[in-house]
Amino acid sequence: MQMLFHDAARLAKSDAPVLILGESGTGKELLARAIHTESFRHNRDFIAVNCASIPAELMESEFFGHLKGAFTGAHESRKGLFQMAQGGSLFLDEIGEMPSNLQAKLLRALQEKTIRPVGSEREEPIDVRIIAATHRDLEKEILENNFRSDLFYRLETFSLRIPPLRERANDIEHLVFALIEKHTELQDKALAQVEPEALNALLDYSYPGNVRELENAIMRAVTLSEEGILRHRHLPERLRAHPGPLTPGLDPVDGDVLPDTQLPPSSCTGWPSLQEIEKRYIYKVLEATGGNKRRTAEMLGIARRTLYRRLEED
Ligand SMILES: Nc1ncnc2c1ncn2[C@@H]1O[C@H](COP(=O)(O)OP(=O)(O)OP(=O)(O)O)[C@@H](O)[C@H]1O
Repeated sequence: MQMLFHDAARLAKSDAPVLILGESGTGKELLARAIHTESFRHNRDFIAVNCASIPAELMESEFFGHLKGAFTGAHESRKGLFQMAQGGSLFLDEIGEMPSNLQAKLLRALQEKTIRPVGSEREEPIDVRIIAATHRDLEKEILENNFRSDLFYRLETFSLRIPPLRERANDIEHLVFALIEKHTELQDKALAQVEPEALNALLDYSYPGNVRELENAIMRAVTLSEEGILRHRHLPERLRAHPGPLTPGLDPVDGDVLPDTQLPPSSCTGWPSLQEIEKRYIYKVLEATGGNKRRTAEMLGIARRTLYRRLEED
């Protein structure tokens, strides 16, 4: 992700078209907005459009505008998205859904920097940066004749791929805390603690819906939270089915370190190992700090990296 941000920051300063690839909910639109904000066009408009949401027969006029009387029902001349984004950036989400004839017109607009509104004889100059995105494998779409290779090669020179959340497990924790902060602020709630089981369930889940799914889960949990505590039961059911690295019976709330019949015996004596006791203690402190790992590490007198390692050990 750091490499991705590094490349994105450099691309933002150029004016080349950008193609953002990634599964749904990975943050493609967020990245597109960030590229626009970092570009010299930041004072002009960022217009976002989902190509999948425009009926094929209306697309040309939506993109390039039309003149009065260009077709039945065109009672007035109308600007298209390109004219609206003039001087700024046009974000074409789900570009893989664009019909082939429009792909050809888009390529032409990119190359010639002109467009022709429907019903017009005249080319109009445009100054718009295109940022396109798709969750589709465009190379596969080319083989199936659904996507034009010439447009693909024009766009993919500067492409950025956002990995799915399940491939960047380390990001989940940062996102969890950032999104909790965002939604407690939005909902004007004070949250003092995150139950360790809740945190573990949040960290353990695979998020097929990526950051969008994580954000929705957190928004819901913050809404349901009471007395400043975000509990495991506030999470959606599919996340609760993933209890995380805490095994049932290894109860971090229980400070008792004597043998626990519920605990799977770690050795033939039935006594928990020192490692297990240490882990219980870590979870207790983690709970006391409301899941804050920086403070937990400080309280335990260990480096944050050591804490992460201990938590990963199972
Ligand atoms: N790194 C991040 N930090 C905080 N929030 C994020 C991050 N990435 C994505 N999000 C949030 O996740 C949600 C989905 O992001 P976004 O709409 O950018 O995804 P997308 O890849 O464009 O999705 P789709 O392909 O379905 O249009 C948004 O609410 C966004 O704010």
